[in-house]
Amino acid sequence: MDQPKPYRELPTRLSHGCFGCGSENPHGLRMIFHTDEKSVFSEIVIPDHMVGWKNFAHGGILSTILDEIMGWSAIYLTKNLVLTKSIAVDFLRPVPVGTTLRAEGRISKVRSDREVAMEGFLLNSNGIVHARGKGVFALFKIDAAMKFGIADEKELRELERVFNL
Ligand SMILES: CCCCCCCCCC(=O)SCCNC(=O)CCNC(=O)[C@H](O)C(C)(C)COP(=O)(O)OP(=O)(O)OC[C@H]1O[C@@H](n2cnc3c(N)ncnc32)[C@H](O)[C@@H]1OP(=O)(O)O
Repeated sequence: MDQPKPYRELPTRLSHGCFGCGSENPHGLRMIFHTDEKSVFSEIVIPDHMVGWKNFAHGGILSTILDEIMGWSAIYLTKNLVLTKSIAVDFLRPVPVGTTLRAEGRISKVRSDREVAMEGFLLNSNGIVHARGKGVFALFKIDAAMKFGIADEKELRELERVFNL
């Protein structure tokens, strides 16, 4: 009999155009997320048209992936909506387009009920870290998210499925 997986997919396939995770953006990364409850991770192959120099992925794309994985990690692990306040990225090794990568995010420090520091990693299939990010994310409860216009009612209902897992 198959062993149960030690992780599960987050229901984040929301019907929107987010460049990182939107299922309806044909030009985006269409990231899908899994969690083991301590971190959130995503397997991703950067498409050829996101190339920078030679066959190496553009650094802006790597930054976007790290922002996205840290953002969804913050959402799921703190059960809040988020906006990115700042990110910093270390590009440690070039990342060839077309190869399978793993993005991973986790909490570094919950600073208050309105702010969390996150860290993110981009690893190759041998577990070597190619890029590393640190980010600070503003945390919003549902009513504050409505007030700031971060999500409308339909989106909030969809996001509640993420929180209520
Ligand atoms: C939804 C799915 C997303 C998943 C993917 C995630 C990865 C991708 C994420 C992104 O790309 S996000 C886009 C890039 N980031 C941004 O656009 C954020 C831009 N920055 C801001 O909007 C502001 O800097 C920010 C809201 C974070 C902080 O604003 P302020 O510096 O003006 O806050 P301030 O402390 O001065 O407070 C102003 C008011 O907001 C309130 N406020 C601020 N932060 C709050 C908070 N966290 N919760 C509730 N209220 C808050 C605060 O109480 C106060 O209320 P009052 O005017 O009534 O006094």
